[in-house]
Amino acid sequence: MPLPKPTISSVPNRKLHSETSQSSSPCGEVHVIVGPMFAGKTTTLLRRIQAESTNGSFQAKLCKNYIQLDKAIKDLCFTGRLSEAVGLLWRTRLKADAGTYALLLQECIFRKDYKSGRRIHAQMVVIGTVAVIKSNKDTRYGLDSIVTHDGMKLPCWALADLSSLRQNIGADAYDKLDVIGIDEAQFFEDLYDFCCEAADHHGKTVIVAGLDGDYLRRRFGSVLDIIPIADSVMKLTARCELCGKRAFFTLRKTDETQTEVIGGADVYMPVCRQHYVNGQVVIEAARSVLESQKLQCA
Ligand SMILES: Nc1ncnc2c1ncn2[C@@H]1O[C@H](COP(=O)(O)OP(=O)(O)O)[C@@H](O)[C@H]1O
Ligand SMILES: Cc1cn([C@H]2C[C@H](O)[C@@H](COP(=O)(O)O)O2)c(=O)[nH]c1=O
Repeated sequence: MPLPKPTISSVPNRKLHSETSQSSSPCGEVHVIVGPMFAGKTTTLLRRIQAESTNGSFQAKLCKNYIQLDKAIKDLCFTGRLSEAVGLLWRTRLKADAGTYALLLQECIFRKDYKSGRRIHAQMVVIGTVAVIKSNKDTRYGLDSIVTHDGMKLPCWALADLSSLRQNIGADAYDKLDVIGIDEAQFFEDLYDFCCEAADHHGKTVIVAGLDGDYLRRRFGSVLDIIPIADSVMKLTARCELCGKRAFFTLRKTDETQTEVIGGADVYMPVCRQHYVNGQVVIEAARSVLESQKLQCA
Protein backbone atom coordinates (compact mmCIF):
# COMPACT_ATOMS: atom_id res chain seq x y z
CA MET A 1 0.00 0.00 0.00
CA PRO A 2 1.55 3.39 -0.96
CA LEU A 3 2.42 5.70 1.86
CA PRO A 4 0.48 8.98 2.05
CA LYS A 5 2.31 11.93 0.53
CA PRO A 6 4.05 13.96 3.25
CA THR A 7 2.76 17.47 3.66
CA ILE A 8 4.82 20.44 4.86
CA SER A 9 3.07 20.37 8.23
CA SER A 10 4.08 16.74 8.78
CA VAL A 11 7.79 17.65 8.76
CA PRO A 12 8.76 17.63 12.44
CA ASN A 13 10.11 20.73 14.07
CA ARG A 14 10.30 22.78 10.89
CA LYS A 15 8.31 25.89 10.20
CA LEU A 16 7.64 28.15 7.28
CA HIS A 17 8.51 31.79 7.69
CA SER A 18 4.84 32.73 7.60
CA GLU A 19 4.25 30.45 10.58
CA THR A 20 6.79 32.12 12.78
CA SER A 21 4.70 35.07 13.87
CA GLN A 22 4.50 35.38 17.61
CA SER A 23 0.80 34.66 17.83
CA SER A 24 0.52 31.46 15.71
CA SER A 25 3.33 28.89 16.01
CA PRO A 26 5.89 30.11 18.51
CA CYS A 27 8.17 27.08 18.76
CA GLY A 28 11.79 27.69 17.88
CA GLU A 29 14.94 25.78 18.71
CA VAL A 30 18.12 26.21 20.74
CA HIS A 31 21.36 24.52 19.67
CA VAL A 32 24.52 24.81 21.74
CA ILE A 33 28.11 24.35 20.56
CA VAL A 34 30.77 24.23 23.32
CA GLY A 35 34.40 23.24 23.76
CA PRO A 36 37.82 24.73 24.51
CA MET A 37 39.41 27.47 22.43
CA PHE A 38 40.47 26.47 18.89
CA ALA A 39 37.97 23.57 18.85
CA GLY A 40 36.07 24.93 15.83
CA LYS A 41 33.09 26.43 17.66
CA THR A 42 32.92 29.52 15.46
CA THR A 43 33.50 27.46 12.31
CA THR A 44 30.65 25.13 13.29
CA LEU A 45 28.41 28.10 14.10
CA LEU A 46 29.01 29.55 10.62
CA ARG A 47 28.29 26.20 8.96
CA ARG A 48 25.10 25.65 10.95
CA ILE A 49 23.87 29.10 10.09
CA GLN A 50 24.40 28.35 6.42
CA ALA A 51 22.67 24.99 6.76
CA GLU A 52 19.70 26.51 8.60
CA SER A 53 19.29 29.14 5.91
CA THR A 54 19.33 26.50 3.16
CA ASN A 55 17.02 24.10 5.02
CA GLY A 56 13.91 25.98 4.11
CA SER A 57 12.98 27.13 7.61
CA PHE A 58 12.35 30.35 5.78
CA GLN A 59 10.79 30.41 2.31
CA ALA A 60 10.61 33.44 0.07
CA LYS A 61 7.56 33.59 -2.15
CA LEU A 62 8.31 31.88 -5.41
CA CYS A 63 7.22 33.52 -8.60
CA LYS A 64 8.58 33.20 -12.13
CA ASN A 65 11.09 36.02 -11.67
CA TYR A 66 12.42 34.65 -8.41
CA ILE A 67 12.86 31.18 -9.88
CA GLN A 68 14.77 32.57 -12.86
CA LEU A 69 16.89 34.81 -10.64
CA ASP A 70 17.73 31.95 -8.28
CA LYS A 71 18.65 29.67 -11.13
CA ALA A 72 20.86 32.29 -12.76
CA ILE A 73 22.65 33.07 -9.48
CA LYS A 74 23.20 29.40 -8.70
CA ASP A 75 24.56 28.77 -12.21
CA LEU A 76 27.00 31.67 -11.82
CA CYS A 77 28.11 30.43 -8.38
CA PHE A 78 28.60 26.87 -9.57
CA THR A 79 30.79 28.09 -12.44
CA GLY A 80 32.92 30.18 -10.06
CA ARG A 81 31.58 33.60 -11.15
CA LEU A 82 30.77 34.90 -7.69
CA SER A 83 31.10 38.63 -8.36
CA GLU A 84 28.75 38.33 -11.36
CA ALA A 85 26.25 36.48 -9.17
CA VAL A 86 26.38 39.17 -6.48
CA GLY A 87 26.13 41.89 -9.15
CA LEU A 88 23.08 40.24 -10.71
CA LEU A 89 21.28 40.13 -7.39
CA TRP A 90 21.99 43.80 -6.86
CA ARG A 91 21.01 44.92 -10.36
CA THR A 92 17.66 43.13 -10.43
CA ARG A 93 16.69 44.43 -6.97
CA LEU A 94 14.64 41.26 -6.48
CA LYS A 95 14.77 39.11 -3.39
CA ALA A 96 16.28 35.70 -4.04
CA ASP A 97 15.15 32.73 -1.99
CA ALA A 98 16.89 31.86 1.28
CA GLY A 99 18.86 28.96 -0.18
CA THR A 100 20.35 31.25 -2.80
CA TYR A 101 21.45 33.77 -0.18
CA ALA A 102 22.98 30.97 1.85
CA LEU A 103 24.82 29.66 -1.21
CA LEU A 104 26.15 33.13 -2.02
CA LEU A 105 27.28 33.64 1.56
CA GLN A 106 29.00 30.26 1.58
CA GLU A 107 30.80 31.13 -1.67
CA CYS A 108 31.87 34.53 -0.29
CA ILE A 109 33.32 32.86 2.81
CA PHE A 110 34.98 30.10 0.77
CA ARG A 111 36.55 32.60 -1.65
CA LYS A 112 37.37 35.06 1.15
CA ASP A 113 35.37 37.79 -0.65
CA TYR A 114 34.33 39.53 2.57
CA LYS A 115 33.10 42.71 0.86
CA SER A 116 30.43 40.79 -1.06
CA GLY A 117 29.78 38.65 2.02
CA ARG A 118 28.99 41.76 4.00
CA ARG A 119 26.48 42.95 1.39
CA ILE A 120 24.81 39.54 1.21
CA HIS A 121 24.59 39.32 5.00
CA ALA A 122 23.09 42.82 5.22
CA GLN A 123 20.48 41.82 2.66
CA MET A 124 19.71 38.57 4.51
CA VAL A 125 19.05 40.48 7.71
CA VAL A 126 16.75 42.88 5.92
CA ILE A 127 14.73 40.13 4.25
CA GLY A 128 14.57 38.18 7.44
CA THR A 129 16.75 35.15 7.64
CA VAL A 130 19.64 35.45 9.99
CA ALA A 131 21.39 37.71 12.48
CA VAL A 132 24.84 36.87 13.80
CA ILE A 133 25.87 38.35 17.14
CA LYS A 134 29.04 38.35 19.17
CA SER A 135 29.99 39.99 22.43
CA ASN A 136 31.53 43.42 22.00
CA LYS A 137 34.16 42.33 24.53
CA ASP A 138 35.78 40.32 21.74
CA THR A 139 37.86 42.99 20.05
CA ARG A 140 40.48 40.60 18.65
CA TYR A 141 39.61 40.94 14.97
CA GLY A 142 37.62 44.18 15.03
CA LEU A 143 34.03 44.59 16.09
CA ASP A 144 32.13 44.15 12.86
CA SER A 145 32.86 40.48 12.15
CA ILE A 146 33.13 37.11 13.76
CA VAL A 147 36.35 35.52 12.60
CA THR A 148 37.57 31.96 13.03
CA HIS A 149 41.15 31.23 14.04
CA ASP A 150 41.89 30.22 10.45
CA GLY A 151 40.40 33.34 8.92
CA MET A 152 36.77 32.60 7.98
CA LYS A 153 34.81 35.76 8.55
CA LEU A 154 31.18 36.85 8.72
CA PRO A 155 29.76 40.30 9.45
CA CYS A 156 28.01 40.46 12.78
CA TRP A 157 26.40 42.67 15.41
CA ALA A 158 28.81 43.24 18.28
CA LEU A 159 26.62 43.81 21.33
CA ALA A 160 27.07 44.37 25.06
CA ASP A 161 23.97 42.36 25.84
CA LEU A 162 21.56 40.24 23.84
CA SER A 163 18.50 42.17 24.88
CA SER A 164 19.75 45.11 22.82
CA LEU A 165 19.51 43.14 19.54
CA ARG A 166 15.90 44.15 18.91
CA GLN A 167 16.70 47.81 19.49
CA ASN A 168 19.80 47.63 17.28
CA ILE A 169 18.20 46.00 14.25
CA GLY A 170 14.68 47.36 14.78
CA ALA A 171 11.53 45.53 15.87
CA ASP A 172 10.40 44.76 12.30
CA ALA A 173 13.72 43.23 11.30
CA TYR A 174 13.80 41.24 14.57
CA ASP A 175 10.33 39.83 13.96
CA LYS A 176 11.38 38.63 10.51
CA LEU A 177 14.46 36.82 11.77
CA ASP A 178 14.42 33.04 11.63
CA VAL A 179 17.92 32.23 12.78
CA ILE A 180 20.02 33.96 15.43
CA GLY A 181 23.67 32.91 15.79
CA ILE A 182 25.50 33.88 18.98
CA ASP A 183 29.29 33.64 19.26
CA GLU A 184 31.40 34.16 22.39
CA ALA A 185 28.28 33.30 24.38
CA GLN A 186 30.22 33.07 27.67
CA PHE A 187 30.36 36.86 27.78
CA PHE A 188 26.56 37.45 27.66
CA GLU A 189 24.97 37.70 31.09
CA ASP A 190 21.43 37.63 29.68
CA LEU A 191 22.04 34.46 27.59
CA TYR A 192 19.46 32.29 29.37
CA ASP A 193 16.62 34.80 29.28
CA PHE A 194 17.32 35.75 25.67
CA CYS A 195 17.40 32.13 24.42
CA CYS A 196 14.21 31.25 26.31
CA GLU A 197 12.32 34.20 24.93
CA ALA A 198 13.64 33.94 21.37
CA ALA A 199 12.98 30.19 21.03
CA ASP A 200 9.91 29.71 23.27
CA HIS A 201 7.97 32.84 22.40
CA HIS A 202 9.38 34.29 19.20
CA GLY A 203 9.88 31.08 17.19
CA LYS A 204 13.57 31.69 16.47
CA THR A 205 16.22 29.07 15.88
CA VAL A 206 19.03 30.15 18.17
CA ILE A 207 22.49 28.66 17.61
CA VAL A 208 24.90 29.40 20.45
CA ALA A 209 28.69 28.92 20.43
CA GLY A 210 30.85 29.52 23.47
CA LEU A 211 33.33 28.24 26.02
CA ASP A 212 31.75 25.93 28.58
CA GLY A 213 34.76 26.32 30.89
CA ASP A 214 37.34 28.99 31.64
CA TYR A 215 41.11 28.49 31.96
CA LEU A 216 40.57 26.95 35.43
CA ARG A 217 37.87 24.62 34.02
CA ARG A 218 35.16 26.40 35.99
CA ARG A 219 31.78 27.11 34.39
CA PHE A 220 32.08 30.18 32.19
CA GLY A 221 29.26 32.74 32.18
CA SER A 222 25.80 31.27 31.55
CA VAL A 223 26.73 28.79 28.81
CA LEU A 224 26.03 25.72 30.99
CA ASP A 225 22.74 27.21 32.17
CA ILE A 226 21.20 26.93 28.72
CA ILE A 227 21.82 23.18 28.38
CA PRO A 228 18.43 22.34 29.94
CA ILE A 229 16.61 24.49 27.38
CA ALA A 230 18.62 23.21 24.39
CA ASP A 231 17.41 20.92 21.60
CA SER A 232 20.97 19.79 20.95
CA VAL A 233 24.41 20.17 22.52
CA MET A 234 27.66 19.61 20.65
CA LYS A 235 30.94 19.39 22.59
CA LEU A 236 33.93 19.89 20.33
CA THR A 237 37.62 19.23 20.96
CA ALA A 238 40.79 20.83 19.61
CA ARG A 239 44.27 19.33 19.17
CA CYS A 240 46.61 19.46 22.16
CA GLU A 241 49.36 21.92 21.29
CA LEU A 242 51.89 19.78 23.17
CA CYS A 243 51.16 16.23 21.98
CA GLY A 244 48.52 16.44 19.24
CA LYS A 245 45.96 14.34 21.16
CA ARG A 246 42.38 15.54 21.61
CA ALA A 247 42.28 18.73 23.66
CA PHE A 248 39.37 19.29 26.05
CA PHE A 249 40.70 22.25 28.02
CA THR A 250 42.19 25.71 27.56
CA LEU A 251 45.45 26.52 29.31
CA ARG A 252 46.31 30.15 30.01
CA LYS A 253 49.99 30.85 29.42
CA THR A 254 50.17 34.17 31.24
CA ASP A 255 49.96 34.83 34.98
CA GLU A 256 46.74 36.87 34.83
CA THR A 257 44.15 35.57 37.25
CA GLN A 258 40.93 37.36 36.34
CA THR A 259 38.36 35.20 34.52
CA GLU A 260 38.05 37.36 31.42
CA VAL A 261 41.22 38.01 29.45
CA ILE A 262 40.63 38.52 25.73
CA GLY A 263 43.30 36.86 23.61
CA GLY A 264 44.26 34.16 21.17
CA ALA A 265 47.27 31.89 20.75
CA ASP A 266 49.41 34.53 22.47
CA VAL A 267 47.62 33.89 25.76
CA TYR A 268 45.95 30.48 25.48
CA MET A 269 46.51 27.01 24.14
CA PRO A 270 44.25 23.97 23.89
CA VAL A 271 45.58 20.94 25.78
CA CYS A 272 44.73 17.33 26.66
CA ARG A 273 44.06 16.33 30.27
CA GLN A 274 47.64 15.24 30.90
CA HIS A 275 49.15 18.49 29.67
CA TYR A 276 46.50 20.58 31.41
CA VAL A 277 47.52 19.04 34.74
CA ASN A 278 51.26 19.33 33.97
CA GLY A 279 50.80 22.86 32.64
CA GLN A 280 48.96 23.97 35.77
CA VAL A 281 51.81 22.61 37.91
CA VAL A 282 54.42 24.47 35.83
CA ILE A 283 52.39 27.69 35.85
CA GLU A 284 51.83 27.47 39.62
CA ALA A 285 55.57 26.92 40.17
CA ALA A 286 56.48 29.87 37.91
CA ARG A 287 53.93 32.03 39.73
CA SER A 288 55.35 31.25 43.17
CA VAL A 289 58.91 31.93 41.91
CA LEU A 290 57.74 35.31 40.59
CA GLU A 291 55.93 36.07 43.87
CA SER A 292 59.02 35.28 45.95
CA GLN A 293 61.20 37.40 43.63
CA LYS A 294 58.75 40.30 44.04
CA LEU A 295 58.91 39.90 47.84
CA GLN A 296 62.72 39.88 47.79
CA CYS A 297 62.78 43.07 45.67
CA ALA A 298 60.33 44.74 48.03
N1 LIG B 1 45.46 23.38 18.48
C1 LIG B 1 44.51 23.51 17.54
N2 LIG B 1 43.56 22.56 17.42
C2 LIG B 1 42.60 22.66 16.49
N3 LIG B 1 42.48 23.71 15.60
C3 LIG B 1 43.41 24.68 15.69
C4 LIG B 1 44.45 24.64 16.64
N4 LIG B 1 45.21 25.75 16.49
C5 LIG B 1 44.66 26.46 15.48
N5 LIG B 1 43.57 25.82 14.99
C6 LIG B 1 42.73 26.34 13.90
O1 LIG B 1 41.56 26.87 14.49
C7 LIG B 1 40.43 26.54 13.69
C8 LIG B 1 39.16 26.60 14.52
O2 LIG B 1 38.89 27.97 14.75
P1 LIG B 1 37.55 28.47 15.42
O3 LIG B 1 36.36 27.89 14.72
O4 LIG B 1 37.66 29.97 15.48
O5 LIG B 1 37.64 27.83 16.89
P2 LIG B 1 36.93 28.29 18.26
O6 LIG B 1 35.79 29.21 17.92
O7 LIG B 1 36.48 27.00 18.89
O8 LIG B 1 38.00 28.96 19.09
C9 LIG B 1 40.76 25.19 13.14
O9 LIG B 1 40.07 24.92 11.93
C10 LIG B 1 42.27 25.27 12.91
O10 LIG B 1 42.52 25.77 11.62
C1 LIG C 1 39.76 30.23 28.48
C2 LIG C 1 39.40 31.67 28.56
C3 LIG C 1 39.17 32.41 27.42
N1 LIG C 1 38.83 33.72 27.50
C4 LIG C 1 38.61 34.50 26.27
C5 LIG C 1 39.73 34.43 25.28
C6 LIG C 1 39.06 34.70 23.97
O1 LIG C 1 38.99 36.10 23.79
C7 LIG C 1 37.66 34.11 24.17
C8 LIG C 1 37.48 32.74 23.56
O2 LIG C 1 37.60 32.79 22.16
P1 LIG C 1 37.40 31.53 21.19
O3 LIG C 1 36.54 32.06 20.08
O4 LIG C 1 36.73 30.43 21.95
O5 LIG C 1 38.73 31.15 20.68
O6 LIG C 1 37.47 34.02 25.59
C9 LIG C 1 38.70 34.32 28.74
O7 LIG C 1 38.36 35.52 28.81
N2 LIG C 1 38.91 33.59 29.87
C10 LIG C 1 39.25 32.29 29.83
O8 LIG C 1 39.43 31.66 30.92
